[in-house]
Amino acid sequence: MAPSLDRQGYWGRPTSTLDWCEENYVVSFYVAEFWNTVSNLIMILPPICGAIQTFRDGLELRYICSFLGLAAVGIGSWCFHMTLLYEMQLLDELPMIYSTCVFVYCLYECFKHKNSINLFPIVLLCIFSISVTLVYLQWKEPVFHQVMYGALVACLVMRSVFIVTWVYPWLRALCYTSLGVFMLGFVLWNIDNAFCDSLRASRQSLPSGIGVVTQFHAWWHIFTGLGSYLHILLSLQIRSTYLKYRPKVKFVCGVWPTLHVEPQKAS
Ligand SMILES: CCCCCCCC/C=C\CCCCCCCC(=O)N[C@@H](CO)[C@H](O)/C=C/CCCCCCCCCCCCC
Ligand SMILES: [Ca+2]
Ligand SMILES: [Zn+2]
Repeated sequence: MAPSLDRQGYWGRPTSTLDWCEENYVVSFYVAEFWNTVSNLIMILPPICGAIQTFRDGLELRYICSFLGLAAVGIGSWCFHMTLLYEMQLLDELPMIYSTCVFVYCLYECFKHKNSINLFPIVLLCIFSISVTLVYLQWKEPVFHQVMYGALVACLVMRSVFIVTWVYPWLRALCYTSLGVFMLGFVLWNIDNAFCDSLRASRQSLPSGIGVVTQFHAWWHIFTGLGSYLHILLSLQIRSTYLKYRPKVKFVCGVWPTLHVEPQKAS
């Protein structure tokens, strides 16, 4: 995975345990992996708007935290790919675990009454997050992080599929779109890792405008960012349907999905 003949740039020699396939410091002296950096915007801007909308609608704090958690992953990932510094890598990878724990809590507690807080899953998820953090700080093995993250995603997939199969079948399209988009990102992430040498060679021969399309780690950000955003919308829709808020999906500019409910009065 680690590329060999890379240029040096503003942030010095990479100290991260991972260095992705995109050639370092090619587009800018100040940004190590330019396309891997800017592709994080999809994980930053729409979730911030989602958090504002959720706040305005008076919906539960856990959904505002979900959107902000996704934005935090995007900001951490921006800092990591811009610098390739180990501390920034942690700022990318650890929030992936924390925000997915928030998603898990939302989805497993979606059929409880309004504003109820269940301490047992919160304590369990905190113990999980703290344990993963402590182990990963000691044992700097990226595969450990990937397996822990994958296990959390698997919990989300199983729970979503259960809900749309047995409780709200009309939400199947949203569930499988979110899952499909996320998995497409995962396929591209694997291609980027497995075929890095060929991708790099192909970029030498392709015009730069086309070569950028082969930056599959950047595509992974775009697809998992969109898949995760859709997953939060699904979770919000399940919750607000259960609470009888009559949620509606609206498309901003006819393309970008957002969820609206009648603003709820504080109670
Ligand atoms: C029903 C759909 C489920 C959607 C799940 C949503 C969970 C989203 C949570 C957080 C958003 C994270 C978005 C990805 C950010 C990526 C940032 C990044 O690139 N980080 C790397 C460093 O740059 C980091 O090292 C990458 C780690 C990749 C881990 C890959 C593990 C893949 C796990 C997929 C497992 C699928 C399991 C399916 C089982 C049925
Ligand atoms: Ca690189
Ligand atoms: Zn990344």
